[in-house]
Order: sequence, then structure tokens, then C-alpha cells
Amino acid sequence: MLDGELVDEAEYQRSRARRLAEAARSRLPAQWQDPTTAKQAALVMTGRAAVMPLRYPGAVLRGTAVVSRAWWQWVRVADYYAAAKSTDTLAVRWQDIATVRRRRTWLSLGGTLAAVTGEGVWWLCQGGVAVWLTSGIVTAVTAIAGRHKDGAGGRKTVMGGARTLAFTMGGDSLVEAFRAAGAIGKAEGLLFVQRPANDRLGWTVVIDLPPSRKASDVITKREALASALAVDEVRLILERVRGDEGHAGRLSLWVGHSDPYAAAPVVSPLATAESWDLWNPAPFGATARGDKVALPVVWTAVLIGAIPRMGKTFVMRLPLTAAALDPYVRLIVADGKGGKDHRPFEQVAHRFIRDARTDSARRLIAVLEEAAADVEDRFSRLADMDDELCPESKVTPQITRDPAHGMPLTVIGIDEIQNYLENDTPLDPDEPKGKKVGQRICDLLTYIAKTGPAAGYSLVLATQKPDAKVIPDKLRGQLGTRFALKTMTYQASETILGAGTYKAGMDASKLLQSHKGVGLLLGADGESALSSGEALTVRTHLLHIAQIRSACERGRAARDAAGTLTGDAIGDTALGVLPPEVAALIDEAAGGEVDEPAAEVVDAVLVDDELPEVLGLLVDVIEDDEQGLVAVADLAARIGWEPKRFGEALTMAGVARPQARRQRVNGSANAVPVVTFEAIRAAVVARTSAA
Ligand SMILES: Nc1ncnc2c1ncn2[C@@H]1O[C@H](COP(=O)(O)OP(=O)(O)OP(=O)(O)O)[C@@H](O)[C@H]1O
Repeated sequence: MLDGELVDEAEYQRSRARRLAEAARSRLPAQWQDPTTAKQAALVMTGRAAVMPLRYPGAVLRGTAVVSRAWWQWVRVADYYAAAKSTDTLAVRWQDIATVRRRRTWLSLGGTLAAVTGEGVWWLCQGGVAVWLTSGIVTAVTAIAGRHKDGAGGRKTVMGGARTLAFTMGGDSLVEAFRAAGAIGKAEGLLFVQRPANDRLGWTVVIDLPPSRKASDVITKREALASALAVDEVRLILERVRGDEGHAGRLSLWVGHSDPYAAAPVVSPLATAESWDLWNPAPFGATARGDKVALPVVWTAVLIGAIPRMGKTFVMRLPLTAAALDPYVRLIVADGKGGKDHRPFEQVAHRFIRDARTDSARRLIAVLEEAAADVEDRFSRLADMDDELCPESKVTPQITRDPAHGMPLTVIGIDEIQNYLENDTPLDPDEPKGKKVGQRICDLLTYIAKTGPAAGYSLVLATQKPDAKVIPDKLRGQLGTRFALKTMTYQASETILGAGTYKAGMDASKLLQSHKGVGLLLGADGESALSSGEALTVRTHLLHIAQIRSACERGRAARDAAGTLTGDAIGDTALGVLPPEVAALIDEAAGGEVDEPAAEVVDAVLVDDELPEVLGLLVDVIEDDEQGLVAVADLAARIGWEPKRFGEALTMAGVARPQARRQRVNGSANAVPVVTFEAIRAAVVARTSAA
């Protein structure tokens, strides 16, 4: 996609001239680049020129003292003398030192005599002009030697008022700021790789630090440097310059003219996008410098954390909307907040859970078990595929987009995940001390986050409580992409972004409360193009619920056309059961003992004293000779039930569903949810024989 603007020849020439002028201006010292600061600099220079006659004699006196001291040290060979003394070799070197001293004394006398003679001859030939000229040159040299140097102790500020950026970006002030921030030593300087350049948004400068100083160390001193440059740290961006153009000591420094995150938010392009291919990272936001940032969703799992009301829900809906716009993506959404924020996704979601009440949390368990079973099933099917179609035991765009394979990219988005994970209702009501609902959800998510990405499963989790008690390390460690909006403390920022991030200069607690939707984005797993060493500060796009709703409508229409609308979105709420071997794998991934009774749990669902109502009714309406597939909706109609309720009841009754849950039957135009007569009979037999 190309971003461009059509301009006529005259406008093109004008913009070219503007660019040339900008380039020429960027070569000037920083304070001369900006008209306001140039005026200020000119005023300062005029002021200095005006007081020069008054300050000149003082400078000459100081200069005379400086020059005399330097001359005396030279004649006395002071450096050589001091070196010999410090190494206790003065006695040995004394003869040499005395010789040099004598020679320099004679040289000085000879030089002075020659100068005085020369001056006398010139005076005789030219008269007073020679004296004036000589004294002018001599006093000018001594005045320069005696001038106050920038950074010398006791020097007063010359800005007269608030420091302007153009002045602080000037070479000397920049060096002073780096020294004051402790980023370089008192005697060290900086090297400009790119002189300070000013554009619409701010100042940019690229510098080389003194040898052996590391750019990454300077980045950790961002706050001190911001203070030294007299700007709020949100306006200061420090980045290493990597690759062929950069090295470990090269630093790019950007200072915004104003708080870059306070500007009006940018509306997400997803608001108007017809569709989106989720294999491409989802449009996410922009950096302070206006560079676009996209969020990779495939091959990774995303954790979003912040204090309340900072924009977590808005942020997590960005990748979910991108997923909704891709007809080949299966979406599973659970809204732990329980409001309307995620309702638009109901139109497209394969599974949708509206709140975090215990019955909903139990359904989430069933949904995640279904997903875990699907992950395992996908791996075994991927292993059987030919090398050309599946070269790496991972899903490919081709595999995920072909409904025949039944392996669409699947995004599981859970908002306010702590409301599920903190549910301490016993999983099994008969075992009050046994595993809790929240723990089971955590185990399942850990398993999916760990093994799911290669099978096309991605997680997007948001929470206002990212601490280790709520999201244990075993789960957090699997979430490779982290986005931290404002947090209260640096510790909270570190829990989201990962250990060591605060020390490396990444701290979401430094974001302002007014910075809604602004956060630090870090790729911790190396799977995406996001850096794991330096977080990007991103101002995320804004996407309102009405725009999400219409995006979901487009997504639903596209799914309808592609025949990929499944699950809850079409009333097929029946969930698959978890094979015992997958249950064991989940326990293994969760780090707990492998629960032996996994198989029994499944059995416990099947074995009941009496035939479930749905099976009892079905027995009466199914003919003996009926075989093979039947549409779930057809069977529901036969017994006069709601398809959604009917689907759930089938699952509860232990009716196994075919691998391809949606198929065309009886010449239907689209694939519809199906079940087999054999599976229903098997469930009836299991129930009656158990009873
Ligand atoms: N990218 C953005 N730019 C500007 N404002 C935003 C952005 N994202 C969110 N906001 C604003 O922030 C407010 C809070 O957003 P949101 O409801 O997503 O917060 P939250 O962190 O999920 O809150 P809670 O913890 O209460 O659920 C919203 O009113 C919204 O207008």
C-alpha cells in the first residue's frame, strides 16, 4: 500500500525548494535554525558585543595571567618535572631537566629580544600604527585566552529566561547536558553524526559517545538527561542506532516540540478497512515521531496491562477487530468485565463468553478444552501433511485459509482475565479442596500459549492485575508480546514487560495519566519484528465501539461468503470433549502432576443415572435406518428445541462431534453444524448401559 498525494508541477517545485531550504537550515548551529531562537541568539550576540568594551580589560588581564603561567610552566619543563617526581626518578633526570630549562630560558630571552627589536624597527618605519596593531593583536590573543569557557565553574546562564530547545540542542549545551546527567565524563565530549535538525514534530540529532561509553547505558539515564535538557521525559526519545549504520556507542536523540502523546488520537484504519489479512501485523498506532507501529498476532501471545481507565479494552480490541475482519480467522472472545465493550464480536465469534460469572467461567473451561484438543489434533494432522504444503510442522497461510483443512488462525481474546483466574470455586463441587476453576483456566491458557502458536492459535489477554499471584510466571512467561499502558509503580510495569526492563530504562509508570491509549510495546519472545531490548512507546489508534460493530458486520458478511461462520455466531454452541491424552498434556504443561482421573472426568459426564432429556426425546424421533450426518438444526427442529440450547445439551449428554464440525448436508448451500446418528446412538447406549 502506498501513501501519496497528487501535486502539480508548481507545487512540486515549491516543495522541493522548501526541502532544500530545510536541508540548508539543518546545517546551521541549532539555535540559528529556528526564527525565534535565531532572534534570541542575535540578541544575545548583540548584548555581548555591547558589553565587550567593559569586559575586554578583565579578559586581557586574565589572559595575561593564563599566558604567563603557561609560559612559566613551559620554561620550567613542569610536566616532565612532575612526571619524574611522581616516579621517583628526579635525581636521574635532573641533569636533562636543567639542560632543557636553560635552553628554554635562552629561547625565551632571544624571542623577546627579537620581538622587541622587530617592533622597534617597525615603529621607526611606520610610526604609531605598528604599536596599535601589535597591541591590538596581543590583547586580542590574551583576551581569548582569558575568556570564560562554556561549562567553566561559576559561569552564569546566558539565555536570559527559559531555556529553549534550540539552545539546549546546540553542541555545547548538549555536551553540558550529557555531562550533567552523568552520561559522559566531565572531560569527555560528543561527536555529531547528524547535526541537530528541526522538523514539524521535534529535534533530531545523532551522536557518537566517547569511546567505550555505551548507548544502552545512556538510555537508562533518560530522566536525568531530560532534566538536563529541561524537557519532560515523555518528550525525549533515546534510541540506539543499530545495524551497518550504527554501533554500540551511537545514539539517536529526539526531543518533541510538545508532548507528542497529548495530540488528538488517530482513528484506526480498521474503522474503514473492508477486510484484513491477519497474517499481516494489525495496525496498532504510531510512535511519537509518527512512525507507524503494527502488532503481530500470529506466532505470539499478547499481554496487555495497565491501571484501570487507561485504554486496555480499547487496545485489545484493535487486534481482535483485525481478526474479525479476516474471514479466515476464528475468534474466541471472553469478556471478564461483563459489559458491552466486546459485544460486537458476538456476530463473528466462534465462541463468545459474556461475563465472568462462575457458569461462564466453566463454559470458558469447556471452550479452552475444545481449543486445546483442537491444537493437538492440528499437530497430528500437520505431521501427516505433505512437505510442500506443510514444510515446518507449523500452519501456513495456505493451510489456514483453506476451510478443507479446518485449521483457521484462531485468536483467543480475554479481557480482565484476572476475573477468571481468581475464581476459586472448586472445579469439582464434590471436592471442595481440589483444583479451582481459575487454576484450571490458567492451566489451559498456559498449554495453549505454549503449544498453540505453531498450530495457529494466538492469545490476547488484558488485565489490570498483572502480578504473579494472578498471572503465574508459567503463563506470563509464554506471553511473548507485552504492552504496558500506564501503571502505578515501576514494579507493576516490570511485571507486564518482564524482569530487567526497568533497569534497561523501560518504565510504564512514567507515562502520564492523561496519556490514554499510550503504552510501551515489547516483543519478548523474538518471534516478531518487535525489539526485545528496547520498548517502543506507542500511541495506539482509537477505535470506537460503533466502528468495531460495523467492522464485525463486514467480517460476518465476508465469513458468510467464505462459508467460515462457525460456532456461537450461528447458534452452534455445542462444545467438543477433551480427550484424556490431551488432558494429561495440559497438566504436564501446567507443571502439576498428571491428574490420573482425567479420563474419569469425561466418563463422569457420560455416566448418569438416567437418560438426559435431549437423548430421550431424540430416541423417539430418530428412525432405525437413519445413518451418517445430519444437520444439528434439523434434529433440533424435530424435537422443537432452540438450536443453541440443543447443541449445548448434546455436548452435556456426551455426544461426540465429527472432526469437521460444519459440513454441507442434504445439498445445503453452506456448511452447517452437523452431528452423526451413530454418535447419538453411541451416547444413548453408553448412558443406558452405565445406568
Ligand atoms: N488510543 C486511545 N486514544 C485516546 N483515548 C483512548 C484511547 N484508548 C482508550 N482511550 C480512552 O480511555 C478511556 C478508557 O478506556 P478503556 O475502557 O479501554 O480502559 P480500560 O483500561 O479497559 O478501563 P477498565 O480498567 O475500567 O476496564 C476510554 O474512555 C477511551 O476514550
